[in-house]
Amino acid sequence: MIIKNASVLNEEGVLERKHIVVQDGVISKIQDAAEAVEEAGEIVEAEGKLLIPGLIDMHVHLREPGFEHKETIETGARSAAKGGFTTIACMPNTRPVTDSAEIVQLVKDKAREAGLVKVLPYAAITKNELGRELTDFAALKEAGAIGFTDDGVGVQSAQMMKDAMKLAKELDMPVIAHCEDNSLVEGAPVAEGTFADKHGLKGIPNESEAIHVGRDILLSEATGVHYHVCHVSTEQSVRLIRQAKQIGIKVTAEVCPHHLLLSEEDIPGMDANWKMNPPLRSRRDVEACIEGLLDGTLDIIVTDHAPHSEEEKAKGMQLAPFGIVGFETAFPLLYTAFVAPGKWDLSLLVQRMTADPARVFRLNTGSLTVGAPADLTLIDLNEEKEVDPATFASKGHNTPFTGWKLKGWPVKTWVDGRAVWSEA
Ligand SMILES: NC(=O)N[C@@H](CC(=O)O)C(=O)O
Ligand SMILES: [Zn+2]
Ligand SMILES: [Zn+2]
Repeated sequence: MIIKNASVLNEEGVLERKHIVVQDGVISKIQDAAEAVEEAGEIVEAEGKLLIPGLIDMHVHLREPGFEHKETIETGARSAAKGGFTTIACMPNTRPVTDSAEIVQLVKDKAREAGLVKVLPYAAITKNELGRELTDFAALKEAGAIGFTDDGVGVQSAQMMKDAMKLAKELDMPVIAHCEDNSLVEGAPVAEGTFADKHGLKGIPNESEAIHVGRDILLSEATGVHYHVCHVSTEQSVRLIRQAKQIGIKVTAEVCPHHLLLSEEDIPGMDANWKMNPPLRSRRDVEACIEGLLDGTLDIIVTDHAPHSEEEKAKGMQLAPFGIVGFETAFPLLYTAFVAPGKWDLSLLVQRMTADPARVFRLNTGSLTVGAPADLTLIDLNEEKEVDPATFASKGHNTPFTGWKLKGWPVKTWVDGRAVWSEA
């Protein structure tokens, strides 16, 4: 296959016109558009479109096994492909929880059957994510888990977390943490702030997140493990991670599009499509997350794609489950909000969604170079479209971004040189 006349970012972050030749699932040649190409095999005309490495999302919920009414591995993988993602890492808070080699294998089998994007499974830190007993890390690694996390809940016991980190370190595996101290949250549906006050709701304080970040940084220092912080949403967490990095502690971190774009003041009313964990925080927290992403304190962007059914989300702000979908809006949202108006370089956005996750998790993808797997995404930077959940490939329609007018929509996605999604 030859992708002709694509706009490709060079090492200086400048766009150049290139022909990309793909052979046996690998990028075999990158030619200057001025050079003549051998017109053999399939030709894809990409004139005027941006070609980037396939996006990588290291924090997603595919819901299978157990919650197939919310999403399946197949529908989730298709939603990812439509959003321009070629590699995704799925969280273990399924039913049963991914706390055994058998479930890790099941996830891998279902992903292979779906035959869409690359799906990397995480395994739980504790059995059933109950925080009581560690899982069998060696067996889970052997089965193909890429890291350990109890995402969905925080590991409440510091001793449990320390034991987990020691074991993970021995196995050269990362620990990925959902940071939340339950004693500081107790049933609050939104962050502390103007929205909670106005509606008489209990608020989630920033410390409930940052206290775990601080604790775990100290435990990472003590054990030497690679510690990765999930969905950072507070100014305090960013500060702690920045300081830890400065003194050489092996900590990395991720941030979600919604925490870069929305604050609690933006919540329009008692609509659970605005309810997620961590919650939307203050404008100050949003600014701190943006700054953290720009200076590299926050290494990568993830969606935390968390589909729920319409019935579940209709239960209202207090009772509905936390979570919003993310695959199909992530790139256009960030492109439109930050790159199009000139606030961020295009190369920064692309790097935080491709090369950086590949670096942090040591993945063999995420770069547009000869010899790399042909995991590729073609993007139309010009056409403006409204976010319409009815068009989502995901079973989940729970998004706060309905009606937003965006540019930067993926139009075609390849995994190992195979087209896995193509706009009509
Ligand atoms: N982020 C969310 O709001 N929800 C996630 C759990 C999680 O990521 O903590 C879910 O599984 O629904
Ligand atoms: Zn989480
Ligand atoms: Zn999550």
